[in-house]
Amino acid sequence: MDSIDNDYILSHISPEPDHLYRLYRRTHLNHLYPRMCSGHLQGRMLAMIVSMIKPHRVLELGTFTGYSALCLAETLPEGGEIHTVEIDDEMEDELTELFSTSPGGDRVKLHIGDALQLIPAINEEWDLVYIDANKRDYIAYIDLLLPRMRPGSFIIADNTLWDGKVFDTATHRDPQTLGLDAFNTYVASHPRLASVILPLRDGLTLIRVE
Ligand SMILES: C[S@@+](CC[C@H](N)C(=O)[O-])C[C@H]1O[C@@H](n2cnc3c(N)ncnc32)[C@H](O)[C@@H]1O
Repeated sequence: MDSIDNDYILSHISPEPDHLYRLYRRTHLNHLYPRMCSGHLQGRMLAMIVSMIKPHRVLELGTFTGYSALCLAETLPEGGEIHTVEIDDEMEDELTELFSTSPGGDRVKLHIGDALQLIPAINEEWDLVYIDANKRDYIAYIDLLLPRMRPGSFIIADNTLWDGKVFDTATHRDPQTLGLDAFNTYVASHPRLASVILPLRDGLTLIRVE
C-alpha cells in the first residue's frame, strides 16, 4: 500500500452526524488552529471505543471546540457522564451553549481550568480517559490519573506520533516533541500499563491500566 486515501476511508465508514459536521465547519471558520479538532475518522473511532468498553465515567483533558467530547458522549451507557477539562476560559460560553443544545451534550460536564490542578480536584474514578491537552504534560497527567483508575480501565492519548517528529528527536528538539517522545517511552515501560500505538491521524495510543 503506497499511501492512505483519506477520502476513500471517510466514504466507507459511518457518516459524520450532522451536528458534528456543522461543528467541524464552524471550528474551521472561527478558530485558530482548527486542525486540533478531531474530525470524522477520529470522532467515529472514539464513539466506537466507548461503545466497546461501556465506561460510566469518562474524563477528557483538552476540550477545544467540544467535538471529541460530543463523540465520547454519543455512545455512553445509561447514567454515564463525561467530564471535560479546558484551560482556555474564553471557550466557556461557546462550550456551555454547545453542550446545552447538542445531542448527548447533557451528559457532558465542563470544567474550566488547568488539567494538572483539576485531575486531583474532581472526585471520580475514571473508566476511560482521553488525553488531548498540553503535550508537555502527558507524563504528569498519567501520574495524577493512575491513583483514580482501576485495573481494566483505559486511557487514550492523542498526537503521540506528532506529525512523525517523535521519530527524529535529534532534529526536532521542541518541548512538545520531546514531551511526547518521553511519554511514549514512559508508557511502554510502565509496569501498570499495556499499550498499543495506532498510526491513526497524528498517532493515537490505546492504554489499558493493569
Ligand atoms: C488538541 S486541542 C483538543 C481537541 C479536542 N479534544 C478535539 O479532539 O476536538 C487541545 C486543547 O487543550 C487545551 N489545553 C492546553 N493545555 C491545557 C491544560 N493544561 N489544561 C486543560 N486544557 C489544556 C487547549 O486550550 C486546547 O483547547
